[in-house]
This record gives sequence, structure tokens and C-alpha cells, in this order.
Amino acid sequence: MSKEEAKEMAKEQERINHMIIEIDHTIRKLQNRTSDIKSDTIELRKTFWQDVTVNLDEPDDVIETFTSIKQQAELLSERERSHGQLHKRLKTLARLKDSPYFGRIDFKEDGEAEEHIYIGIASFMDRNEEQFLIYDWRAPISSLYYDFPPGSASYETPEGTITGEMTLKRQYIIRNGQMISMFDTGITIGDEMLQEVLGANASTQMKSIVATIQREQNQIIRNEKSKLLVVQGVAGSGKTSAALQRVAYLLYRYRETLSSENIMLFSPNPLFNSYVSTVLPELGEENMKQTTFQEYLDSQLGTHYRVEDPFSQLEFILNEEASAYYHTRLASIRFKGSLHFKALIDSFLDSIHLGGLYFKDIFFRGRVIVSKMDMLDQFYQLDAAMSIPNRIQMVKDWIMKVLRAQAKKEQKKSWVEAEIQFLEKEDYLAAYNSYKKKHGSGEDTFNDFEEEQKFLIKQVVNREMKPLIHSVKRLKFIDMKKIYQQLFTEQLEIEQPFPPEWDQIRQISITALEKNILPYEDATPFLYLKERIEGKKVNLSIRHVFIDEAQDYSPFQFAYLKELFPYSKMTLLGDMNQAIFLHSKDMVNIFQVDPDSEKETITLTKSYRSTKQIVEFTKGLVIDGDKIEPFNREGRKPTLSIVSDEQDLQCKILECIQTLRNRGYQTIAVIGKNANETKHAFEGLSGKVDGYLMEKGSIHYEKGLVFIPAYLAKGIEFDAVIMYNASQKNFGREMERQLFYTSCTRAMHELHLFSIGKESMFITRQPQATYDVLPNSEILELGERKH
Ligand SMILES: Nc1ncnc2c1ncn2[C@@H]1O[C@H](COP(=O)(O)OP(=O)(O)OP(=O)(O)O)[C@@H](O)[C@H]1O
Repeated sequence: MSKEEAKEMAKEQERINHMIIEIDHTIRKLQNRTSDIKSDTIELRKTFWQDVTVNLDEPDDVIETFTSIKQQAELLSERERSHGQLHKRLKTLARLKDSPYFGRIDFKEDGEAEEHIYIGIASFMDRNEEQFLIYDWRAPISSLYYDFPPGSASYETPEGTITGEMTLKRQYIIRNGQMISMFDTGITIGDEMLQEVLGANASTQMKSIVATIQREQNQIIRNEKSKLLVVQGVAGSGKTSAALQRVAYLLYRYRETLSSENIMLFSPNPLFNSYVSTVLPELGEENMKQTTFQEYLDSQLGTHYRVEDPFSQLEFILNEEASAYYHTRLASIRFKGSLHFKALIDSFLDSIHLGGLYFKDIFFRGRVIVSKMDMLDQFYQLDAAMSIPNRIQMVKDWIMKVLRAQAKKEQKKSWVEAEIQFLEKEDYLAAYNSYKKKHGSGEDTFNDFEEEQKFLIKQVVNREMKPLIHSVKRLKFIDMKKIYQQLFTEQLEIEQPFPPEWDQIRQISITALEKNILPYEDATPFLYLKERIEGKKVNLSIRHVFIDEAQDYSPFQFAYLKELFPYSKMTLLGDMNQAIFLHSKDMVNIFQVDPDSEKETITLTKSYRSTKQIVEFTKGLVIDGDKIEPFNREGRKPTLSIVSDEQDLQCKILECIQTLRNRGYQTIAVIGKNANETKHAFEGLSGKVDGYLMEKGSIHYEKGLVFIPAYLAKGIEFDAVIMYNASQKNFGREMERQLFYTSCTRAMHELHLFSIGKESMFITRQPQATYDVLPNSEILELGERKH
């Protein structure tokens, strides 16, 4: 370090020290305020009723009492809110104290004096609240840091564009209030800082990237115009990271009107949910709502049908080639995920005025009390110009009327009396309590026998009918299975291009439905049809929807989600090279869904996760891989070890794990092609090495050695990846390319491929220079190899 640099660093450390004094001062001030508010709140809770005037004598008094309670409750909740906000601010200040900022720009706005802008995870002002000592990374001026090198620069504000000259751009790594390093940078965000961040060990929780956001990522994060933002980015290009910082940005930018409750992220699996859950809290924001599409389907359909999950569907695609209906099912998956199938359902719905609706008889005590034929009559009597859901509601009202009349009739029947005789003591007590509630608490017993009898009769009949009424209210009298089945049983007069395998598809669809199984490919079409009949569900509270791994959704699923969130902006993030599910051949399909919306596409081609050597290898695994650009971080070349049998394989893998551990890697994944192979690998090695198995229900993972099937590793990353068996036998079909690529791109620092016998064609087609083939004896020497 030159003398000049040392002097500058000392000056910066001095500023940090000053900053810490200021932050401490604010922390103390806020802590005092917090304890005042806390005691205020406790006092308010204690004296809540003392300060309220309760008088219910006259209507005016009631209104006054109500107003007084309301005022008191508002006061209390205002205190609780302030307490919550102060608590949140104190947490942010503690983070700022540790690392007040990560960047600085010196900017001279045209016609103004030069300013030093320090950028951190939150803003911080001086004691007089006049000047920003730290700017929030999401403030308009902070975008200069991400978007420009020193020189002419500009940024957007709500009032317009500000232009000027940036004379300095500096990055810091500060920990525990101490400067660790500092770089002045010419390009957008300097390499040194990224090298430091990316060179570290993988974590089991995703980290925020605010200090090193790249210019093209910043475009995603700050995009405000597009109703539909499509991000197509290569593996490890920061799609998920950009999405999460975008959530934080939106929460800041629209803080008056938008809260985390209004944002929803669809993730590929529950494991991913927990992987990303720490990013927003780290940035001082609350997590958005998170779900998986499967979770949503289950919540809507799960109680009545066995809804297959996407992983079982994938396991079928990967493992069941020998099955007699393998190719039919593949065709079925493709067709049912397409917009043609959606159009087919729409045409079917259009023809429903001519017939095609089915209802179920309603039974009471073994007898039909409302027949399906009567319901059909009711439905088809109604004006066909009315929507189907409206007509269904009217049929429901009619059924309820019939049930009420039936209840009256039932009261006179002998079974009721018999039931009363056998009423348990508790039932009798419950009936009595209910009577008391109705007739006031003054009475100690029923007034006379007749009244008691009348009341009990009513109670018994109502109790018997309750489940029936409940299911009618939930429209369970519609025979959805039969209605959906018609798409396959009837010769539909519909102008839709059917796939050549249509007849066989019809067969397997009927068989599954008869067993009450909803294959994954049927779940969304079934739900769509159900909602078009029962009434559409729309979610109005969600304003932004993020769909990660969007390439794995079918066009039908996209269309469904668009309709579910009609007022929501959408951000889709995906990578066609990682499309592991069959039905999603092209993310471009989303354009068919919404051709007129204000759509914008951003492409990310630089991969940050893996070393240059790993990216050079993995880019050769995919068709258009030459567009993938590695970030310049050096590491070891991937290795390939060809072994003779499973025993040999496990031996070599054990050695490899040991070597990787000696090198200090903390998250090591043995990736299997599917659940079976992964379990097998785990069982074979578990007595000899500590590790744990991840299955589709797993919701989090810890540091150490994990055995994980490829499709569950989606979206997450490890220090080192061991591909359990990358043989031609295992990865010899074109359709397995994406799965193979996805697995290999999970590695940050090292990638080791093992193969029993001949290696996969995806490897043999690679330039030989991109990986090392280890002779049989060389595994032990892995540790010594340097590149
Ligand atoms: N600007 C950045 N600064 C620092 N780290 C970054 C940056 N962009 C990406 N990364 C890191 O690169 C890795 C990959 O990022 P991320 O998981 O967001 O990529 P992705 O495109 O969603 O990947 P994939 O599609 O392969 O799952 C993460 O470790 C992330 O922290």
C-alpha cells in the first residue's frame, strides 16, 4: 500500500469511527424512546377499561361507549406499531454499526458543489436530521453507484433526470466497524470485491448482494414500468438474487402503499423457500409471501383428490421408459400443459348450455332428498345468458331452500325422538346451553316439557343436517370429476388440434380419474375448469408476483396464474437450459399468454456462481452455451473418474469427499439423478461418512455433506458437487441434458464427475481441455493437483 493510500484509508477509518459514535447516539436515543413506549403500552393495556366510559343505557350512550373503546384501541395499536417500528430500526442500526456502508461515490451535479455519497443498507442522518450521512442503496442517487463508472453520469428522480460528473467510485469491506479493505474502481463494480464475495464458502442461506449488484441486475431490481418483466438468465447469473433485491427495492420505493403482504414469490420447492428466507430480513425488510405452485394446488384440491406432485411426475419421466404408456403420458403432459388444452376447456364451457353439467344426489339418512336430475332441471331452466357460476349459485340457493323444508319434515319423524332418548349427557347440556343463549340467561331449566322437546328436536335435526348444509355451501353437489372426465369420454365437437396420441391420452386420463388420482398435468386444467364453473378465484391483495424457475411452468399454468392475480405485476425468472420438466419447452410461451401487456425482457449472460473452469465446462453442456460468460474467478478444472462398478465408485467418492473436506469446503453435495439413486448412494456411504439425505419433503439443509436428487438442488448451490453417476447409461437421452446441466451448475468451487463405465455423451462431446480425466489410481492425488 502506498503512503498516499494508507493516509486515505486512515481518513476513511476516522469517518467510520465518527459514524459509529453517531449511530450509537441514535441507538441510545431510540432505546430510551422504546422503553418509554413499552411502559406506556403496558400501562395502556392495564388501564384500558378504566379509561373507557361504558354506559349502555340509551342508544346515544352505546354510541359514545363504542367511540370511546375505539379511540382507546387505536391509541394502543398506534403505540404497538411505533414500538414495532422502533425495534426494526434498532436492528437496522445495529447492522449499520457493524458495517455502515459499502460504497461511496463523489458526484458533482451540474451547477452544484461536489458531494460525497456513502451508500449502505439503510439511510442514516445527522443529529439535526439535515444531512444524509449514509444513503440507502435504494435511494435514487444510489443508482449511480451501480450504473456508471467515473465520468459523466445521471440518475432518475421522480422530478426528472439529474446529470453531472462522478469523480470517484470506491468500495469498502467493513466488519465490526473496522475497514478490512477498500478499492477504487473504474468499471461498474470492481472485480476485487466480487472476487472476495464469490470466493467465500457457500452458505446454506442465500446472501444479499447489495454491495456488488451489477448494472444489468440493477435494471431488473429498479424496473418500475413493466407489467410483465421476463428475466432469462444463465445458471448462476443472479436471477434469484436480483428478484429478492427487487422485492426490497419495491418495498422501499412504494413504502407508503406497498407491504410485504402484497408480494408473492412462487418458488420451485420448499427447500428453496427456506434457502432464500434470510435475504430480506438481512436487508431490514420483512419477507414476502412465499409458496410453491404445488402448495397452492394442494390447498385448492388436496382434500378430495390425490394430487400428484411435480417431482413424482418427473421421476416417471426419468425412470419409467419401460412402462407401456410412457410415450402416451409424455404426450399427455405436453398437451395438457398447452394453451390448446385450455382453449378446448373454454370451448367445452361454451357448449355447457346444451348439456354437460353433472350433479351428485344429496342423501340424508340413506335416502336421496335432492336428486341430481332435479338439480339439472333447475340449472337448465335458468336463463342461459347468465354466467355458469351465477346459475350455480341460484341452484345452491334452491337446494338450501329444499333442505330447510326437509328439515321441518324430518322434525316429525320417529328417528328424531329415538335420537333424543339416546342423547348423551354432554349433548343435552350443549342443547340446554344453546337454549339459554337464545332465551336469555335468567332461566335455570327449560320452562316446560313441551318446549324442551321442541327445542331438542330442532337441535337434533340441525345437528344431523349440518354437514350436508356445509357441503352444499361449498358446492360439493357438483360432480366435477364427471364433468372433467367428459373431456376424455365424449367425442368433443371442438376445433382444436388434438395430438396424434389423443385416443390413448383419453384412456389413461379416464383410468387415473377413476382412481381419484389427479396427475400433476391434470391438476391445473381441472382446477381451471372447476373455477370456471363454481366461480373464479382472484387474489386482489397481491400486487407483485415473482415466479422463480419460470421455465418449469407450462403455458397453461402461466395463464392460470395471470388470471388468479389480475391486478398484479409479474416478474418471471428462468433459464431455458434448466427446463427439467417436459411441458415447458419454451419460456417464450408466456408471450402467447399475454401478448398485449407491457412486457420487457432482460437477458443475463454472465455466470457468477461457479469458477471460470467450471463455467467453461458447463457451458459446453448446453446447445447455445457459447453465449455464457464466466466471471473471472480461478479454480480447479472439473474432473471425471471412470470406475468399474458400484463398489469402486463408492470407494472413490469417499476419498473425494475426504479431499474436499481437507480443503476446507463446508457444503458438499452428492447429486443423484433421481430419488432412488440418491437414496442408494446415501445408504451405501452413510456408514462410512457423516451426511444426510434430502428428499422432496425436506425444508432446509445444513452445512456438511448432503445427498440430494438433481431436481431438488434447483436454485441452490454448494461449495463442491460430486455427480454420483454421470454415465452414458444414466444420462444418455437428450431430454436429460437440462437435468445434467442444472446439477453441474450447482457447484461454486469444485465439480467432480464419476461414471460407472462409459461417461455420458454430454461429457464426451465437451472439449477435452475443459476437464481432467483422472486415471483410476489418481483420486488420492486430487488434493495435490493445482491449476
Ligand atoms: N452481483 C452479485 N454480487 C455478488 N454475488 C452475486 C451477484 N450476482 C450473483 N451472485 C452470486 O451468484 C450466485 C448465484 O446467484 P443466484 O442463485 O441468484 O443465480 P440464479 O441465476 O438464480 O441461479 P440458478 O438459475 O442457477 O439457480 C449466488 O451465490 C449469488 O450470491
